[in-house]
This record gives sequence, structure tokens and C-alpha cells, in this order.
Amino acid sequence: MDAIYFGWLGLVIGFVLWWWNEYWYIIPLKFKCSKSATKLPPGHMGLPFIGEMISFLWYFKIVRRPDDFINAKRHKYGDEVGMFRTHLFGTPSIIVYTPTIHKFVLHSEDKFKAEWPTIELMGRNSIVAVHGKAHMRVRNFVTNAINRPEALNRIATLVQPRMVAALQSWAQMGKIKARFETQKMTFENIGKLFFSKEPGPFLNSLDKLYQDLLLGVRAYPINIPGFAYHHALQCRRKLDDFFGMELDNRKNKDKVETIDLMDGLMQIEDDDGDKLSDKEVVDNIVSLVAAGYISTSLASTWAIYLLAKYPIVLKKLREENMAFRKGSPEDFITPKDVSNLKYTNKVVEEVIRMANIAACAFRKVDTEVDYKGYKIPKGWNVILLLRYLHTDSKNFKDPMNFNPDRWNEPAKPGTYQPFGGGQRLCPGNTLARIQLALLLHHLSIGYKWELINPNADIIYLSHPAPVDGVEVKFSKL
Ligand code: HEM
Repeated sequence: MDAIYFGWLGLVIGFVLWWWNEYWYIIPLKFKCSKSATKLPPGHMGLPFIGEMISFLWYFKIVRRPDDFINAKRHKYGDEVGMFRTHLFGTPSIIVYTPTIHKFVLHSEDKFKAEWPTIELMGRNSIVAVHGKAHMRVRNFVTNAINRPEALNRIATLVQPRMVAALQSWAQMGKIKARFETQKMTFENIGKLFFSKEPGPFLNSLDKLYQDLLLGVRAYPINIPGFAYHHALQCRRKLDDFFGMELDNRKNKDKVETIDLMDGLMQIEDDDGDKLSDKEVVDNIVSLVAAGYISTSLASTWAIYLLAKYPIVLKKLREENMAFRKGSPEDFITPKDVSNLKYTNKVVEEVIRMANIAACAFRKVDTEVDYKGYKIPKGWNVILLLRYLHTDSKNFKDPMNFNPDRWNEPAKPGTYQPFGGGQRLCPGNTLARIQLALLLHHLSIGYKWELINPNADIIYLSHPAPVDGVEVKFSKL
């Protein structure tokens, strides 16, 4: 009798929990929709509070097939409009996964606002935090500082010595974890390019501050001692102190030469002759380092991994780069050489496509939107699954195959968005591409390497990477 009673009770509780979010979020909206011709996108809102997080984590963390999260939904609800409703990261959300709707969302900044949950860590004046005209203004400064021709020319000159030194030291070690070593090399180059600091104990301490800051960006914003977010805020304050002092030192110099990104941010003037305020310079240099650090180093890690997996690609890459080799493998190449390295540039794109470093982009719906007869409710999140564009066989033939030759033809419009799009298109994309091409040059002409665990699993959270950190045997050619 008891067993039957508890069985029924369990069923009833299960039923209520399963449908709770639907009643809570959807029924009021459906009532509104019934008065208009629009309807909500298909989908399910999951359990109270956690929504569909279990399913998301199941695909991303446990079975490690992230794209099947969407495939399962496509299978269940069909492919009508390229979006589903769900509840993820504590918020009712719409997931979008086709080029057309990605374009619509990325190019409608007035309707879909980029929003960071932990904005204090990036700074309220940072490019990622501001909107509308304020965003355009800061963005102009930032893109100008990074992408001025003289800034890009400097990149090639400044990053190659550290790259060459790092590769030589890897060969001496004989066995490395590429993820760890590329991270170290990237931060040393960022130190040089962005704020002219040489490798050493001080730069290492800044590196640690950034690593902890970035842990806080992905953590729940609980500002209590012992929590990652609280510690990240402390790191942020220390970074503010450092960059504030650096700014004062630079302002007190008689003659300021534009040598790095921070100088660029300090000096550039807009059409009205205005410069960024001190706070704006600090917030933006902090967030540029944060945005460029792990992303660029992961691209390098993936290049090492994929080239080891695909020796035929490495052979072609080597042949092309050998032809551009100057006197010795340690000699540097110029940005002009890079633009002539046609196959290398295809390898760069293919690494970035396969690596899917930024799996998603997030937006908050600012005003209710009707899209092709479907309602996207105000206040919900929109999650753009950038990675899914690159792994969908509708967009790329045999998508899981690392094939730089696919770039003999341009990608179909809207299918390749590793750097996002619209007004928030990554301003560091050229910098990231050039750095990767330079690394590919020096790697391919001077070194050989072999994966120690060729079948290592791939993890997808917080960033995609082989679980062993890409352990390789590394030596001179
Ligand atoms: C392979 C390397 C990189 C990848 C895959 C990448 C990816 C992205 C993506 C997808 C976005 C758009 C996010 C959104 O729409 O919400 C973005 C924005 C951004 N990225 Fe990158 N990024 C990379 C390297 C860099 C570098 C090197 C820098 C700095 C120099 C940088 C700075 C930024 C900034 C500041 C934004 C915000 C732009 C804005 O809000 O207007 N990124 N990045």
C-alpha cells in the first residue's frame, strides 16, 4: 500500500517539477501570444531553477559531445526556425544555431544587448561593458589601437623573439604540455605587445592575477571570502593599481612614443580631439588582456594538436614555410611574408574553425522581438551557439575533418563566426590570426613533435582542449 502511495506521490511530484517552468514562464506568454499571430519557439524549460542545465552539462561535460545537445533538440522538435526555447544558466533562454538567425541577432544590437554577468571584473568603462554610442566610441579607440598598420607591423617584430625562444626551450625540455607552455608564451608576448613588460617574476605575478581573474569571470558572482568571484575582485583591484601606476608613469614622461597597445589607447584622439579618460584606458587594457590571453594561447595549443594528428597537413605547411625560410629557423619573417603564405593562412582558419574557442556568445533581449512568426520574449537570454555553425555538416562538408584545403573556397555566408559578428565582432581577430601564422612558420620549419596521448579525450568546459593538456615529445627537426 505504502509503495503504491509513494509511487504515485513520486509521479505527481515528478510531473509537477517537469512542467513547473513551463507553467511559470510559458503559460503567461502563451496567453499573450494567443492574441497575436506569433508563437514561442519550440522547446522545454526544464526543471525549476536549474532548467536544462543537467542536459547541457551531460552533453558538454559528461559524454563530451556538445553538438549533440542541439542535435537532440533538432531531432525532437524539428528544424523549422533555427531556435529553441530553454532555461540555462539560471535564465529563460532562446538558443539559436543557424547562420540566418545568428546574423539577425548579431546585427540587432538595439534589440539584443551583450551583457556580462561579472561586469565588475572587466570594468564598467570597458568595451565589453558599454553600449550604443558609448560602445562605438570606445570600440573605435580599441580597434584603432590594435589594428593601426604600425601596430600590426610591430606585432611581427615583437612576438617572434619570444616565440623562437619558447620553441627552443621546448626542444631542450624534450617533453612538454603544449597548453601550459603556449599559455606562458602568449602571456609573455601580451606583456610585451600590450604594456611593454619583459618576462620575469613581476610578469609571472600579473599572469597569476589574470588567471584568477578569468576564473572569477566564469564563476557565480558571490562576493564572499572563499569564493572565486571574491578573489577575482581582489585580483582586479591589484590590476587596477598596477595599470593606474603604469599610466601615471607614462603621463609623466617627457616624450611618449607609441610603442604598445596601452600607449595607443592613451594617445589616440577621436574626431573631436578627445582622448579616453584614465579610467577608460585602465578598464580597456585590463579587458583586452583578459580577452586576448587564453583565446590566443588555446589557438596555438590546438594548432600543435591538430598538426600532430594530420601529418599530411604539416608536411604541406612545412613545404610552404621552408620556401620562405630566411637564413636559419630563428630568422624572423615580416607581415608581408605572412600574407604570401597562402597555405599557412588556410591552416590558421582551419585551426580556428576546429578549435571553437568561443563556443557561445550571449545576449539579453532588450525589447520583445518577433522573428519569422516567433516571439523572443523581453528579458530572456539569447545563446548563440557559434561552435555549432562550424560543426554542422550543412555548413561545412565533413566538418570534423581538419582540412585547410576547404578554404580554397570561401565559407558559405554567415557559417563561419569564430570571432562573432556585427558591432561586437572581435577587435583582436587580426592580431590572433597573425600571431598564429607566425607560430606556424617557426614551428613547421624548425621542429617536429608527436602526441603522447593521441586518443586523449577532449573537454569542452570551460574551454575546449584535449584533457591531457596536449602532452608532446618535442625536438628540433
Ligand atoms: C583566437 C582568438 C580569439 C577568439 C576565438 C575570439 C573570439 C571572440 C568572440 C566570439 C567575440 C564576440 C563575443 C560576443 O559577440 O559576445 C570576441 C569579442 C572580443 N574580443 Fe576576441 N577572440 C580572440 C582573440 C582576441 C584578442 C587577441 C583580443 C585582444 C587583443 C580580443 C579582444 C576582444 C574584445 C575586446 C571583444 C569585445 C568586443 C566588443 O564588445 O565590441 N579577442 N572575441
